[in-house]
Amino acid sequence: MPRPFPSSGPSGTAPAACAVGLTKVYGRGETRVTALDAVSVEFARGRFTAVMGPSGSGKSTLMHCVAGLEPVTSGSVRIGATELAPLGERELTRLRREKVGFVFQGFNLLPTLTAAENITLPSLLAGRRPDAGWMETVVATVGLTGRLAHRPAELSGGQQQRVAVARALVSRPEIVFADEPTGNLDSRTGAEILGFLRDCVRELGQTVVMVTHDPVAAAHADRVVFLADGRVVDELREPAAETVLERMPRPAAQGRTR
Ligand SMILES: Nc1ncnc2c1ncn2[C@@H]1O[C@H](COP(=O)(O)OP(=O)(O)OP(=O)(O)O)[C@@H](O)[C@H]1O
Repeated sequence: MPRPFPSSGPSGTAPAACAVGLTKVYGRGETRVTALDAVSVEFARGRFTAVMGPSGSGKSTLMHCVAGLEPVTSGSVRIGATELAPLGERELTRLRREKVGFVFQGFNLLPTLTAAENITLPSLLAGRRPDAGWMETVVATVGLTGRLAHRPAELSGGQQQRVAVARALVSRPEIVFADEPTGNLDSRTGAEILGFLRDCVRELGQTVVMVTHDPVAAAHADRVVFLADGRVVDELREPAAETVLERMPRPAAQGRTR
């Protein structure tokens, strides 16, 4: 049985996910890399958080560890009230299916399925039929009404990413992780997708954590967490793109193989 953490506040205010003293080391000896070095971070419920930092600073590793996709070396991670460390592979898979949504740079849609089928597939695999009313709300929020019978090849990149966003949201996950969701889109379409993600947070109360290199993308978030060298080094609330750019940690001169 997953062991619940004590709540960090009154009911409903516990973060959607958090890491405490999270360390992730890859390799050993000469090739040992400390990708995350005792990171403690909370992702507040119903908020849009961007994670930024130079290439190699640990952004993807943080996302993968908090989403339960990668085992951690030390420290703890929880999603909602569930601590991940004691969970076996099966329990982790179930937790991810039930509590986590993912949006990737490359959309990751199944080409032979329609938009509607792509959106509902993860829920059906988890043995649940998505609530029809909720599906309608999500589809309307991301502006896909009228496109549900199309296959990915019949949709633009932006529309495909909207399908991916709807797929991530339809199971009402505790948290949605978006890894460079606008990386493959032109800036106008990217801005649209970021607007939809923001609407999902504002209007549907969804929690979203987005990894990005782009200060303009990060400015759509409520908060930006900056990583450098595997550590959280700064954060900004209500960010503007110029401030994000100013505060961005500079790339380290050297790697941190140790
Ligand atoms: N599977 C792995 N095996 C070994 N080292 C890894 C692995 N994954 C990541 N690393 C190393 O961990 C460090 C952090 O990588 P990570 O991909 O988390 O950074 P990032 O901030 O997401 O980078 P980018 O912006 O370039 O995607 C880097 O030094 C990287 O080389």
